[in-house]
Amino acid sequence: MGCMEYVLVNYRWLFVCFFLLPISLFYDLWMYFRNWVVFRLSSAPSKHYKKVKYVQEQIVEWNNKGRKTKMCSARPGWQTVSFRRPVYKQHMTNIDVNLVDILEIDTEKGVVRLEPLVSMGQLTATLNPLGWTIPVLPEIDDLTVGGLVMGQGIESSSHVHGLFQNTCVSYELVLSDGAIVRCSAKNEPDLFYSIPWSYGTLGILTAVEIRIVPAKKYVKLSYEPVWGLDNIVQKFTECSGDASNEFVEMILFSQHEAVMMTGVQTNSPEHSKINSIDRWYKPWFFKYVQEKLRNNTITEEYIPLRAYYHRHTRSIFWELQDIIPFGNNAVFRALLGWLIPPKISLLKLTQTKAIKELYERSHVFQDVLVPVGEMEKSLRRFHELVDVYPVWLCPFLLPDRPGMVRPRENRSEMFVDIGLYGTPRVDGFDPKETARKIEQHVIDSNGFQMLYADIYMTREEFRTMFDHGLYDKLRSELRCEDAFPEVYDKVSRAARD
Ligand SMILES: Cc1cc2nc3c(=O)[nH]c(=O)nc-3n(C[C@H](O)[C@H](O)[C@H](O)COP(=O)(O)OP(=O)(O)OC[C@H]3O[C@@H](n4cnc5c(N)ncnc54)[C@H](O)[C@@H]3O)c2cc1C
Ligand SMILES: NC(=O)C1=CN([C@@H]2O[C@H](COP(=O)(O)OP(=O)(O)OC[C@H]3O[C@@H](n4cnc5c(N)ncnc54)[C@H](OP(=O)(O)O)[C@@H]3O)[C@@H](O)[C@H]2O)C=CC1
Ligand SMILES: CC(C)=CCC[C@@H](C)[C@H]1CC[C@@]2(C)C3=C(CC[C@]12C)[C@@]1(C)CC[C@H](O)C(C)(C)[C@@H]1CC3
Repeated sequence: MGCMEYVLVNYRWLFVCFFLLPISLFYDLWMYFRNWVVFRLSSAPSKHYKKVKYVQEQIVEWNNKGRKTKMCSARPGWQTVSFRRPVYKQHMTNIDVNLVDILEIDTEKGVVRLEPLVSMGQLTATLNPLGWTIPVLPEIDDLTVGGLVMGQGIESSSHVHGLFQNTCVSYELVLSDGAIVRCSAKNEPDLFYSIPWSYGTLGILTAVEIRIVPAKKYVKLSYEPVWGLDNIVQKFTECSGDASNEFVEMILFSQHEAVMMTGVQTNSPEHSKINSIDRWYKPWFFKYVQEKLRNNTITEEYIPLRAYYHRHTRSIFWELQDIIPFGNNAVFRALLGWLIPPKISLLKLTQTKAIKELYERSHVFQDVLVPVGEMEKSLRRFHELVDVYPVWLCPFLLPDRPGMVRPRENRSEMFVDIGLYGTPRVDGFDPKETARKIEQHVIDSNGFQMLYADIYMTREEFRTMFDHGLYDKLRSELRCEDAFPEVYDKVSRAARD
């Protein structure tokens, strides 16, 4: 390993602090300026169809050229929120989709109309000050509407509202023949229900309508430390089933220690208990939560809504501690905390081969979705297989609707998302072998794997986990076979580098 390489791997923070953080700042300033201009000129809604027409033209041209290669979006792989890069893009026709704006907030119909590249950060910045929000708002700033619809999205309100896609009302797409279609549960239900988890393999998404609900200024959040795996599972199940909790989230700090968080929105905080956790000098959220284990008491406080939504953005869940080891140090926060976090996309763009291999060898990123009844067994199994903590636990309701992901028993069912991010502490960790074992466990538990993570399943196993019935029917009806790859060919390990 060369000298430079050694520094980059072992002292990644040097590069991140002195180079990536300032660049991230300029990027945000540019976006801020751009949005200000767009908003001033109110050009977004009027330009929408011009931009959609450009998407159509590219697809028509692809048809005219004889439908030779398959299509995917031209969004570069380094911009996506996942560890790997999509190599499939190199040998496909890349369709430019420059749709980045919020189109319309219709308070009468109760929907917001968005272009697919609108990010979650942009959305909360726009909607919350107006007194509105969307029911499920995944917490990392840079997640996009398109990625969350075509993939999957979850938040601590999902135990009531389901996954991100369950809050969508309609989708506008350009199909493989260049036609625009708008589908909803009433109009074109088959297509509507097949879009989630389809990863852009039925058409190019150009707009989404999402339900909006009134937002209040604060989240009254209660933290309850829980000890012992039995108690942890019982508490979690109880809180998830209680619809009076608007937000439910648990962080497991070891196999026997957890903090349960439940919250409701409110406009009348107790002023002495307001905590703006998003301020640059405040500790990272998961560290702050961990402190709650010191006392056996329930504590409550009021967190501004937008700060609550993006609570895991600043420390990228618990991943930033591996990149900037002293990032949560009070002095560092006071001096440079306002520049945190570096943009995930820029980290990805600039990561060297050695860093990537290091993460490949010594890291696990998995979100496993299993029925709540399988939670205890799963936590034990993952402790055996990876022994990674903290573990993120978030309940969600899986409604009984058609599509790739649905409950086995034909009735709505409560699931839990078990998020494993970090360095396994077990001996002989083998990334592939372990992932295979996790996948087998998920299949045996009637669960699902989030597809941003590494997928080592075979095509047959993948088809066992995800119901392809409706999807296959639509792919043949909409002439997708020669137009877009199958989901498996976009998410399997072979398709990603
Ligand atoms: C009535 C109304 C109408 C508006 N209409 C529009 C509109 O038509 N189009 C529009 O874009 N905004 C619109 N705005 C949004 C306004 O400009 C937001 O405040 C802005 O989008 C949020 O950016 P920010 O930099 O203030 O927030 P920050 O908190 O600084 O940024 C949040 C995060 O979002 C990211 N981000 C911001 N903009 C983008 C982008 N375009 N693409 C990718 N990531 C981004 C930032 O990088 C950052 O990570 C509207 C606002 C109002 C009140
Ligand atoms: N809290 C949460 O729920 C979290 C979720 N995630 C994961 O991150 C992913 C989202 O990341 P993000 O970077 O936003 O998205 P990505 O760029 O990763 O997109 C995900 C998929 O959606 C497809 N897609 C996106 N936009 C369109 C469009 N306009 N038309 C057709 N297909 C489209 C992409 O197709 P193509 O390959 O053609 O570009 C790609 O296959 C989700 O899949 C989610 O699972 C990650 C962290 C947290
Ligand atoms: C359902 C939920 C809550 C999912 C959260 C998943 C996140 C914790 C994952 C998604 C993308 C992810 C794997 C990523 C990374 C950390 C964990 C992330 C953020 C990092 C930043 C780790 C450092 C790496 O060098 C690199 C920059 C490539 C990745 C990028 C993606």
